[in-house]
Parts: sequence; structure tokens; C-alpha cells
Amino acid sequence: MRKTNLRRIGKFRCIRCPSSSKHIDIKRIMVKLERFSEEKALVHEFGKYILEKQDSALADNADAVFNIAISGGSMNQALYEGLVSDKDIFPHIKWPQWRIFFCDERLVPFEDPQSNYGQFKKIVLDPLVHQGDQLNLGPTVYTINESLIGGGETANKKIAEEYASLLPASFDLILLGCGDDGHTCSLFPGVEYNYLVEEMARKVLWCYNSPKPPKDRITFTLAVVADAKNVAFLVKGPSKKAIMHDVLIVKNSELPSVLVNEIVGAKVTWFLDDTAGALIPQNC
Ligand SMILES: O=C1O[C@H](COP(=O)(O)O)[C@@H](O)[C@H](O)[C@H]1O
Repeated sequence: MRKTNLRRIGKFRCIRCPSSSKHIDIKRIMVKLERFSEEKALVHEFGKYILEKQDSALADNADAVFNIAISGGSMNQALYEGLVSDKDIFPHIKWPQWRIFFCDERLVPFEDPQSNYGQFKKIVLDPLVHQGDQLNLGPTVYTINESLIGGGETANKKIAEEYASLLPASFDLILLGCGDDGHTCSLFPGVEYNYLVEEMARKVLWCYNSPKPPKDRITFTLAVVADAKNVAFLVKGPSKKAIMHDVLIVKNSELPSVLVNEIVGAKVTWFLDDTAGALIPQNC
């Protein structure tokens, strides 16, 4: 098992000796951990963290843009609560300067409840445009090409290639979730998904065998995550407590979320509620 890890990690640049794949004592790389006993405090601090990253990307420059990539699932509700309905934070968000991308997307029409964009639009985008009884200017949102959905293998590859061509050179911030199997983006653990985690040349891939529905998706590769200026995970709920132990304490390198820690290191912050972090010692 260790050999597999070495091979896989050997493809990444070691942050301490970039020209060599020999020195891979990555278990010591530190990530930041923020823990909260109250849901409200968690989403507020998460919102504040995003605002901070927005401010450093824009630095009062009206022409600058904030390139952010978001995940699906539980992320949407946290974004709504932390950015849109939070009255302290909402007025400081410069939405028109935001360029929003999706870390992964399910290859279904946008009106399908499985669509990450569809859910983001419903939970975050539509409410923010009408927040505070006024019509607000929204961000620019980059979606996959919906017209290609249902076109089979060639079309699915094209969706991934087209989406990759839209991405900025690097992201100011990538917001990730972690599934109860340790997946992040649509990068899943297990040998049958090695084609996804081992890809470092292309930025976006078609995932053709997702173990969770729908089976066809696109996903950022680790190459995109590795180049981000900041990466934050948001993980909530008791169903995540075992995997959080595997990721943060055991540091099982077979898990894609652990690979993110290993390759991004100190630029990663984990936001956890107490139920997800129940097996993580308090002094961590
Ligand atoms: O399938 C997915 O799951 C992960 C985790 O979602 P969560 O609801 O457990 O937070 C998500 O980050 C990813 O974008 C999504 O497509």
C-alpha cells in the first residue's frame, strides 16, 4: 500500500525539494483546523474567511476579479447562511467582481435536483439577487455546456474540455466538501478511480463511473486544487465523524481529501462542527 502512495505522490512536486520525488515526508505537513460547537458560529466564521479572501484578491481594485470555485451538496446552504442571510457579511460582498466556478458537476440538466449549478442557483443565487428587498447585481457564474448533456462519451469529454478552457490560471479560493467515503470534488477513493486522482496534466476530467449517482460527472483534478491560493473544506454532521478521523488523524493517503492536504498543505483550512470532529482530540 505504501508503494502505491509513493508512486502516486511521486507525481506531485514535493514542496520541500521540488526537483525530486524522493523526499516525500508529507505526513508532517500542517493544515489549519477550525472547530465550532454552534452551527451559526461555524457558518459565520466560514463567511468571514471567504470575505477575507475576497478582500485580499480585490484589494480595493474595481477592475479586479475574485476567482472562486465551489462544491455542491451541503456547501450551498452554508454559502447561503454565511454570505447571503448574514447581515454583517452580505453588505461587504462585492458580488459583481466574483467569478464562480464549480469544482465538480453532475452531467444532468440544470433543473434536475442533482445539478450542482441548479441547486446553487436555487439556494444561493436567486435569494442573493433579491436580498434586502432590492435587486442586487450578482456574480458571473460559469456552468458546463448544458446543451451537450445526454450526448454520450464524446460529448461528455467535450463538456470537461470546454469547462477546463474557461478556468482561470489559478483560483483565489477553492471551497471543498468531503464525502463520508473521503471523496472531494468528484475524486473518489479506490483503484477504479485512480484515473481521476492521478491526472496532473488536464484540469477537468469526465468521471464516468461515480459510485454515487449520477454516474457521469465532471471534476477538477488535483492539479487545479494544487495551484489554488487558498483551499477550505467545510464538513458538518455526525455521519462525517469516522471519515474525519481517517482524514485528519490517520491521514490515509488513499483518500482524495488527504491528498489535498498533502499537496496544498498550509494553504488548507478545515471548518468542522463538533459532530463531524467528535473523534478528533481537542488539542489537535
Ligand atoms: O457528490 C458530492 O459530494 C461532495 C460532499 O458533499 P456533502 O453534501 O457531503 O458536503 C461535494 O463536495 C461534491 O461537490 C458533490 O458533488
